[in-house]
Amino acid sequence: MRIDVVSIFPEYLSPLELSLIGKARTTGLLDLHVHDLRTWTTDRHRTVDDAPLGGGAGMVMRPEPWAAALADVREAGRRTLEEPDAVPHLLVPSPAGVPFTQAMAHELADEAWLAFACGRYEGIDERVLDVAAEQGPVTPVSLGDYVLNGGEVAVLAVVEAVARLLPGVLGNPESVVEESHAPATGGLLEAPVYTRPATWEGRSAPDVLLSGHHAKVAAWRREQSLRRTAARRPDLLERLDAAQLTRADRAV
Ligand SMILES: Nc1cc(-c2ccc3ccn(Cc4ccccc4)c3c2)n[nH]1
Repeated sequence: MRIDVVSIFPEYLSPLELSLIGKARTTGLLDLHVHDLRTWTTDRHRTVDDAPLGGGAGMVMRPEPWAAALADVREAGRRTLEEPDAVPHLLVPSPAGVPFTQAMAHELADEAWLAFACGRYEGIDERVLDVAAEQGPVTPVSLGDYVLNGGEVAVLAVVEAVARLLPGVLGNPESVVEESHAPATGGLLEAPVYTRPATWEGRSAPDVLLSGHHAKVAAWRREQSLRRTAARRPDLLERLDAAQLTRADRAV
């Protein structure tokens, strides 16, 4: 997978050089390129923002540098992918975006080329997204109902959530099966986890986990997932259709 990121703070994306994502880049599983938007400014002060038309607080990111940057990103990606007609799926973090979910992460992990436009200030001139949408898919994405100062943190989260699903990135592909929001758990929250020592600071891990009885362990984890989901995310339980909840589930 190729990923391009454009930002006025490219160093914000340095964490993507670390750990498993960093390893995926060095092994070639992930071809990630970070670009400084100011590269595409033409004035002495390398200006990327201007006052909002219609007034209002803050500044808006000017369309010209973004249009030039995205055009070059498209061109460079086509050369590298050796597909002259290829276009990236452009993802634009925004408080007004479509909620980013694990399901979307799985969809994006199946794509060959993603590009991220990291806004700052009050956002990017809307016409940039309109022009981009004439070239290929554009999706404004929100991480959640809270406000960040820019798109970089959201890109770190989305890139990690997507890249970890790529075959070969995680040592044990099994680990994405039983986690929260995974299809295999029916979208339930995952059960509590424990490791050695069995008793720590006078606190013992649940006996069933030491029983070696796999069916009982699985049943305990399912019950814990249901209890935790009911307590913390009742909205997820409502989504589960009757088929996914067994009689034992309903008894919890
Ligand atoms: N889930 C989520 C995403 C963002 C986000 C993403 C990109 C940008 C670019 C500028 N800002 C600041 C901003 C604050 C308020 C209104 C508009 C823009 C951003 C915020 N916040 N929360």
